[in-house]
Amino acid sequence: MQEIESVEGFTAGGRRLLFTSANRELRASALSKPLTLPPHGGHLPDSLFQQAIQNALEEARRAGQVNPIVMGAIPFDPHAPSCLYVPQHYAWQARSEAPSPTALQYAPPKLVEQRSFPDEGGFKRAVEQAIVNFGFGELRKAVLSVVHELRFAAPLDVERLLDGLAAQNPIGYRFRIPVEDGSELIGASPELLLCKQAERVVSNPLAGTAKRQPVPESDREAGERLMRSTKDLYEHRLVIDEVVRVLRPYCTELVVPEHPALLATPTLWHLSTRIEGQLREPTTTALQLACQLHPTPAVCGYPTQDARHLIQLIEPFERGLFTGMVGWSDMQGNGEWVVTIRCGNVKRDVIRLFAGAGIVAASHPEAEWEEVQAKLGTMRQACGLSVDEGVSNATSGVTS
Ligand SMILES: C=C(O[C@@H]1C=C(C(=O)O)C=C[C@H]1O)C(=O)O
Repeated sequence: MQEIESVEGFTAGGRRLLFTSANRELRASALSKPLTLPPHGGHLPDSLFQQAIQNALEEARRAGQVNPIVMGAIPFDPHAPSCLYVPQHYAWQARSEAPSPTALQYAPPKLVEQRSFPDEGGFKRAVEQAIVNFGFGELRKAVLSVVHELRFAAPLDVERLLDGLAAQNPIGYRFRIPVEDGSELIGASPELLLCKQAERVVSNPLAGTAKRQPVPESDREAGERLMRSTKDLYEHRLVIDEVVRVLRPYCTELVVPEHPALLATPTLWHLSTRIEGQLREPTTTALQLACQLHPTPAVCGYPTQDARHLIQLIEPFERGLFTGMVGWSDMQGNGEWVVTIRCGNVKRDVIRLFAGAGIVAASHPEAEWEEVQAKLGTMRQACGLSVDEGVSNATSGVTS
């Protein structure tokens, strides 16, 4: 059983952390700086990374915590800094069903500037470049992304942005993680990388996307089209095969549905496969398994190393925590880690939103750009903006 600590304390100062899962939410506060060791080698129990976390947890236990946890974010690049905390105070609560009445009333400050990097032309060229690469060598899929930066006339209220995300997207895994540079990572991810409780593990990769439609009938048709789309089914299959390949040796039993299901977020349809397993060795921890899976072809590509190389060559920015993982683990090795997508990094009056799309040989640059814009919609809406009023030029002035 997960420890329930007093709710007092986490409101008493320090940095605030939040992670919500299916029916409960974890709130925490950390007074110390984050652990920033890169996650390289994190799938091995004796790696520097895992040892540093174990030491921090042990220290917290010696300081009097009954079941300390580690909570935070791990970057896309295994050599980039992590942002993990062993919070002094944390509490599990039932997930609040109804959005707070103030959530819908938040009118963020006036938007003064927005820019996309790369811009529409740059992104489409990158997609074309990726497609050319599929003609040579082993590469089958690469995920390419954009940063969309919004600057407002006054600082944003992070608590209200999170309320907005909850109101608009009640089923997502919501999170708030303070980052060392004074910014905060916030978002509502639909994708479970790995959850472990005792000897049971679950992973629920998503890949293959279509935009939801305002009219119910065309919305249903969009979902059905996605379920039949050869291109999306292929993109999805690459992810599932890889997740199964990684998990299989750890499990005595692995249940993998033959066909994907449809998963709906308020703005998107996704192809989704829920994979469930029984661990051979229950002492294998959630964080080790998550590090072993990360990055899946859902956010990197296939094969992983080739895709990573292409991303480094043609994606013009460092992803940082975007497309990494965010979540928590306890000292028993239980935990829950989700893919860090549908997210943004907020610092005072600026928020940088991130979104990417899986590119395969059958991709079309125009459709991939639209998919990325639709994915940005989750966070744009939380910022009080419309879903698809993106920017097509490198920089634009006020549009709303
Ligand atoms: C990379 C993102 O999403 C990932 C890519 C998807 C796709 O290409 O269809 C779907 C879900 C996610 O695994 C994102 O939302 O930024």
